[in-house]
Amino acid sequence: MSGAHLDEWQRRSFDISSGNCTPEQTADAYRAHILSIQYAWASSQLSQVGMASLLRTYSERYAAVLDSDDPRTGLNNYAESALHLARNQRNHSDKWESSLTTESVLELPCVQKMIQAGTGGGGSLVAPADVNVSVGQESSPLPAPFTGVRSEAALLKPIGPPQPKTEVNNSASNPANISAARPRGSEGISVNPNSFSRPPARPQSMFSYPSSIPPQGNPGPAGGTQNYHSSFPTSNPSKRKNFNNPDGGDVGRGPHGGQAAADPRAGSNFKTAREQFIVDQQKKHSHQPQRGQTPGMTATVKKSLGANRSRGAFSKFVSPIPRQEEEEGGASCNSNQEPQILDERLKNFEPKIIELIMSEIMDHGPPVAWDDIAGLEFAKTTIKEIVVWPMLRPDIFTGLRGPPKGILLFGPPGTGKTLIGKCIACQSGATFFSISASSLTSKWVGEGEKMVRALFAIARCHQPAVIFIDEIDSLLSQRTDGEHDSSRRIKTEFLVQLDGAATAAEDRILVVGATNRPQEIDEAARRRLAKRLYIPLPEAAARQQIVTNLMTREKNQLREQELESVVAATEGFSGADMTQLCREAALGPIRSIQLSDIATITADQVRPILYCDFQEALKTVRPSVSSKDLELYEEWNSTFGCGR
Ligand SMILES: Nc1ncnc2c1ncn2[C@@H]1O[C@H](COP(=O)(O)OP(=O)(O)OP(=O)(O)O)[C@@H](O)[C@H]1O
Ligand SMILES: [Mg+2]
Repeated sequence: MSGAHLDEWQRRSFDISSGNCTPEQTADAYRAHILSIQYAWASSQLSQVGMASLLRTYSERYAAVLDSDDPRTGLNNYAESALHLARNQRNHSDKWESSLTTESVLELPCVQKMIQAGTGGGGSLVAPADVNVSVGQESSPLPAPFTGVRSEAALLKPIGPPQPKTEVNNSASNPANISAARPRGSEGISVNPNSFSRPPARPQSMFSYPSSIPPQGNPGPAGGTQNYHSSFPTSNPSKRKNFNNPDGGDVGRGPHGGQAAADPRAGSNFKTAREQFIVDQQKKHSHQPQRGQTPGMTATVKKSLGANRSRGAFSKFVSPIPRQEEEEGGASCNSNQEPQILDERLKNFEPKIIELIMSEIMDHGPPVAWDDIAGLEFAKTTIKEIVVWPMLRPDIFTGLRGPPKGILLFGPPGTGKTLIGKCIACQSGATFFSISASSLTSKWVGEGEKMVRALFAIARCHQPAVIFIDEIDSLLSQRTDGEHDSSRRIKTEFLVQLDGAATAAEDRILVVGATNRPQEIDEAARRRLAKRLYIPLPEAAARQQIVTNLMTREKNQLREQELESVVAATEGFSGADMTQLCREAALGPIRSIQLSDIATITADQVRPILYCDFQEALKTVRPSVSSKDLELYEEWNSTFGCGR
């Protein structure tokens, strides 16, 4: 090696062997050694063998310093140590010092006023001094009732001549010690690093004690002398600004930083890679269970499915499937949130099943009012009596007046049974489950019964609830010998649940079934659907109302007599047939337009709907219910129906 290199080498070797080096200096020296070896080899001052041997030796020693867990001899985390140095760098805000001194504070008019009030006002503000607070070499008795702003003033107010005593009476036995006199939240401008993570909710004016007066005495955990701040209005707001710096700045740091000095990172948001890694891992694990946490629903995070939504016809549809960005973006906030606990009663059900049922809660679609249903006055009144009023006044509808737990709407197709279901959903104010038979049946053996059980359990959690099962005959048809075992079990489970709902008086669950094949319903189910309402074909007045309702939305020139003629000509038509007739008639004006004009004609130029369009439509639209079928419904109604 060259002479200069050798000198350096010797100096470093001497430093290392002297034992006075810090681990950082030792590591630096070994690293410099390694570089010297490489340099000497590169400039052919060292043989290959010599270089290899030396490199091995010093690399091992260097690694030993880096990897050692012993803080006296090793670094363990070199980056940590290096950053520690960086963090200790003072910035320009460190240079700031408050112009306030004990003397200048005492000269402030507001402080003077308080002193006068305290000493001359018959002791209204100043209680017998029973606490001595040392500030530097000064010792001040702390008036007991001084809290908040006043306590801060008292901290600084020398009453009586300064004594040489440097003692903080901070014992727990003294009820009027500093921690008791000061609200906890106001203490520690530098103690709690979290207090720097966000700016204080209320701007506080604080000042640091001049460095010329070092804090002394017992730095007790509940305050003591290490924290110097005041709510005094200071004369220099720009100086205060630095103090309120959420990043910590110089608050409480420096040579007299008390506890802050013990934790040099207090007030810094910087994290080492290792700390960041741990935080990332925690975040990752904290939101992983959202999907995987299946066993027991008690700790499962409630997703924003139907149950969370505000119900009502106008509420915005929320997809039951959590969106990608919600999962990703919301993860960090979710991880901080307390997971909502689902109902204890649902803990035995699989989340998948609960999710499926929740997604069937109906709270969207066009709103339907009772007036939109033409005719059917008896059915409407009965339903209002059973569904709406008991929901409004559960206290009156008790005992024998308690509403039935099951309704069956039966009648020819297209008479408005499903429409009534939708109307109940909109008007009842209850949680409305619109369940199709297909969603309750599953190809997996045993799943169907679970679904039925879960449906009723969820409804019980969301009372008052209406479970509407359209085409209920497909679910509760007569049990026959030849039928599949699983469908039989579903039926049985349904009957059991229906029975449970019927017998539990306090449960406010109503099952509404609709069918156009009432004769196929199992007799046990029929019994449980106690109120069986016939939804007949619309009468003349109802048919007229349907046509009028539909025509008001269209341009038409239908006179009163013409309308009556249409009504008279539609005897035996169902509500759905009437709607179909109006649709056909509405196409009449379009059909009268020349093909060549259809591309250019404006909406205003289309002629209104006329009686002749209805006449034409009547040629093609026929009633969908035969009189023979009608007889069957009438007969079933007279046997099992609850109508008059
Ligand atoms: N009473 C009524 N008042 C107004 N519109 C009606 C009425 N009945 C039927 N309609 C019209 O007929 C359409 C079909 O009615 P809905 O689906 O309620 O019949 P349904 O009784 O459920 O038939 P299905 O037994 O075949 O299921 C409705 O969308 C509505 O436009
Ligand atoms: Mg229907």
